[in-house]
Amino acid sequence: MEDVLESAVGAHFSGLRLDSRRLSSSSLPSSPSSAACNGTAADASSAAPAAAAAPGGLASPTAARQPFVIGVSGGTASGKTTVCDMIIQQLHDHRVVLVNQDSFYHGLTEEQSEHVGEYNFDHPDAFDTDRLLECMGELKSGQSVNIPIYDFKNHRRCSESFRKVNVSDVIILEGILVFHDQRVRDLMDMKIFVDTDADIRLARRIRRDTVERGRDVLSVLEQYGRFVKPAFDDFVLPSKKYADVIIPRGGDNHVAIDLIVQHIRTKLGQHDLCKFYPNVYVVHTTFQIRGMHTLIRDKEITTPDFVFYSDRLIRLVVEHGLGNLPFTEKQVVTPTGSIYSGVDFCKKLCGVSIVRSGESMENALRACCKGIKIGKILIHRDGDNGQQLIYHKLPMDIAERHVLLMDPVLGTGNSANQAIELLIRKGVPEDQIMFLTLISAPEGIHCVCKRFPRLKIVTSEIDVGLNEDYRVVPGLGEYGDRYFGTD
Ligand SMILES: Nc1ncnc2c1ncn2[C@@H]1O[C@H](COP(=O)(O)OP(=O)(O)O)[C@@H](O)[C@H]1O
Ligand SMILES: Nc1ccn([C@@H]2O[C@H](COP(=O)(O)O)[C@@H](O)[C@H]2O)c(=O)n1
Ligand SMILES: [Mg+2]
Repeated sequence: MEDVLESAVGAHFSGLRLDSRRLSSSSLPSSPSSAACNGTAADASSAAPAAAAAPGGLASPTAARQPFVIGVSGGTASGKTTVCDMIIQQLHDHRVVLVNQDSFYHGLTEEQSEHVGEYNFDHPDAFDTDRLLECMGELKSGQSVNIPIYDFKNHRRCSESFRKVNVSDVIILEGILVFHDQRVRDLMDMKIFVDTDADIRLARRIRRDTVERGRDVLSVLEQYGRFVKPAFDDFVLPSKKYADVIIPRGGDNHVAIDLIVQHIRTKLGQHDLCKFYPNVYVVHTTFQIRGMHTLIRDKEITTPDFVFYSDRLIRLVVEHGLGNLPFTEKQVVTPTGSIYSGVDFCKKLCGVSIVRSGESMENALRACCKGIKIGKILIHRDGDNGQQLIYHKLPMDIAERHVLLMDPVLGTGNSANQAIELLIRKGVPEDQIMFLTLISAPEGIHCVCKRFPRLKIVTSEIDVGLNEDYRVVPGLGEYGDRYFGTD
């Protein structure tokens, strides 16, 4: 158990990643929600955002969001590799792999090796760009790839060993000519050019090539004047115009690297649905959170462990929800006699759980909000379209409160909509209702948000979609049965 958690939290640097495939937080399926969501069928399908649907329109549990591809170019020894390593270090909450264009150098033939001083390693033809495109295509489509290993000392690819690169959230493709070929540029979501003074680059290149690449100073200078500098002027510099971001001074430019990392984080944290529904909040993911999801989704997990890790995740969802409630400003005097300018919690608050699985979220809410009132709503599910509200017990003054409505799984959205309708009938304003859930199907979010656009949804993960039986996939099965041990 701990191994799984451990493996999910470790840092994932180039070539050191674990072989796990991300199945959640994925692209949107065009949904069966039109059939599943009472009363909103036509609207639901017409407003579905651009979607990656499995054949037949049903969600495929293997459909995953495409990785974010960053291209990093710049002259030799400009600091490309250094900048990439810094970005990877700072993106420690995400799986990142580095692919070097150098890996795709054509190996020299015997004859070419004999006249290595004549060979232009800085010309676009020196690279096997078709192979690079093939590997990047496979990685982007979710397959792991074997990338060649290039030896700068004998100018050949290692024939036996490869570097296995697994599916990732972010792929960084780095090299002097990664912006040269349009097909390669078209793979990139973001292009960075590392711009470092030519004298500094030459000085660094002499040091690096003599220390790491088995060259002598004279050969480095000869190669630089004959091939490296002309190719920089002819191919590398002209490709700078394709860059979205230019980093002067490379790895010394911490401000630029921070900004780039912030941008990547924003892009990664944004599920496509959040762009359509600004009131949907997905808890910022970390490897801890993914590790816990990995555990509770595992069908082999024991009930106590399921409860333990579900509780941890629920607590995060509840805290996130509370963080989105209105607050008032408040000042207090600290024991040092100083003023602390802070905020006061929203006091008019209550929870409502959708029985039975929603009850699993009550403890977390009680632990966060001392003495909070919690109401209950029971909806009888008779097939997916014949739902009946059969019981409710709510605080008398619920209309004056902000309501945290709790159900760990948002599937079709039918139960949620019934419960929300009841709350609105009881006088709760729509914008004072927040739906807290652990995992959501895009169809459910769509169904609820279309009908109640001012309500907020807080979820820990958005899954791929619903299957033919209207169950969330990958999902976690019958939550209530697993949590209360009745499965
Ligand atoms: N900001 C820096 N200050 C000092 N040395 C640096 C800096 N950035 C890179 N280097 C060194 O310069 C050499 C080339 O850097 P590297 O990142 O490998 O460049 P590139 O990948 O663009 O060829 C390496 O030996 C590296 O350690
Ligand atoms: N066998 C080789 C292959 C390449 N080079 C030089 O490497 C440079 C690219 O790598 P950077 O890390 O500096 O971007 C390129 O300028 C080639 O001249 C080589 O010397 N020998
Ligand atoms: Mg490099």
